Amino acid sequence: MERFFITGGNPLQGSVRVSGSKNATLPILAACLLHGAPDIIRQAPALKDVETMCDVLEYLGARVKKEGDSITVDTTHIHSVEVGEELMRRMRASNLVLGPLLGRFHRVRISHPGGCNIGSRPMNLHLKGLRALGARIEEKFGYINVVADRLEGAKIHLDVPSVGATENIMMAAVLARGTTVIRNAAREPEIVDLQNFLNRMGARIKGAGTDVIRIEGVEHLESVEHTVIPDRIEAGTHLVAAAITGGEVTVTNVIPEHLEAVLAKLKEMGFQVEVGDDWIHLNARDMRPRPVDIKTLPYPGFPTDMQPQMMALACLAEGTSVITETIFENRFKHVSELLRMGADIKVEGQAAIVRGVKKLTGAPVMATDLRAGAALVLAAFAAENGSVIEGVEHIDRGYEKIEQKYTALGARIIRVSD
Ligand SMILES: CC(=O)N[C@H]1[C@@H](OP(=O)(O)OP(=O)(O)OC[C@H]2O[C@@H](n3ccc(=O)[nH]c3=O)[C@H](O)[C@@H]2O)O[C@H](CO)[C@@H](O)[C@@H]1O
Ligand SMILES: C=C(OP(=O)(O)O)C(=O)O
Repeated sequence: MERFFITGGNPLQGSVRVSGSKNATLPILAACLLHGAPDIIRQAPALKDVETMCDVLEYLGARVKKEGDSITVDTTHIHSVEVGEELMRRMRASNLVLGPLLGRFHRVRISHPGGCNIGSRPMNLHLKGLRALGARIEEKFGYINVVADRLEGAKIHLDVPSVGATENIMMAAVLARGTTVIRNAAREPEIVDLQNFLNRMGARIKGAGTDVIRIEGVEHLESVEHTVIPDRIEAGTHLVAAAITGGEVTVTNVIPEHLEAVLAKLKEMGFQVEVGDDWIHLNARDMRPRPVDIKTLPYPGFPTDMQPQMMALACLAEGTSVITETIFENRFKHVSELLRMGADIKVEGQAAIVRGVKKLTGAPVMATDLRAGAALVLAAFAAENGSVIEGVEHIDRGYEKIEQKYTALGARIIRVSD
């Protein structure tokens, strides 16, 4: 078991480079299954989740080779279309093999991913979309079996703009006959990156980034090389790290447009934010943040994946903030841990009422999920005294070289293994 020992109190300063996006890399790796040929994915982050997706691909028969931050995936010899419970439990996003395996082999069987620490996370919209394309689906003994004699383009309306459902349907529709139209599609930048990857392969997709995506089926896909977009959530987390410690940090390798909702809130809190073509600078010296109200929403709204980090920051604001979580019903698990560090937070249904305190104090705390863990790391950087954070394996799912990056900015963080 691993823990972080963090001694707070240092304002972070300097420059930090953001890695490739986890949530763009995962569907793109899965999309390699659509054809039997090698693809090269560049700027892939070295993360636990990316390793897990590579394990899934290898389990199915793909050959995966990592060199630096490039991953070559050769899907010529796929010998299984089934992903079992162990790989599914390790990472929910393993469900992204549904669309591509169905598209290429017309059948796929996965263990039901079930819920996770942040919510129940059903699969109904993924399955509704695949059914509309002509698949027959049976859910039995904890498995989802999907088969199709052939896939035909269809018009699909998503009840809510699910990222994963949009991606699975896009991938399944690429090789279907005719045209598929997804309405109320998710608009996240990672979906645009997936569209760009698939189109480079020879797919014919338009509209990603809007709520209507149109996919014209094709018969053949080519090998490609693709560089994934930078991770907007990692970038946002570093900006909050600067903000919460009263520091001054430049975050590089970012697409600032992807962070508009986050930057708007940081500016509302009074931080000086300067934006360049591919960098963002935040100055938090000699100030106490103003409180802020935040409501998580699908993109371009405020991202749920930044909610815990912003809550940690709001704990130190001069006044009361209201943070409303509308995407996942159980994404307030960091609250009890922040309370242990001296925060003043009350949860009422979907809302957390955060009364700002002057200081946080270090404590032993538990990361229950990825972004809850990130929030605790940030709170520990700002706190007086030392903190011990358990559950580091959750944090490793989404932050590459986290202790190296923060040590370089002046944080005192060490990883200790039992
Ligand atoms: C690997 C990846 O990209 N993960 C991201 C993706 O997760 P993921 O793709 O799982 O999230 P979704 O966009 O699907 O979930 C959004 C909402 O839709 C609901 N829903 C989803 C599918 C479905 O079939 N039925 C249904 O009701 C979910 O319960 C949730 O309330 O988007 C989330 C929302 O931005 C992010 O927090 C995750 O980091
Ligand atoms: C919720 C997240 O990821 P996943 O969908 O993989 O659980 C996240 O990245 O914050």
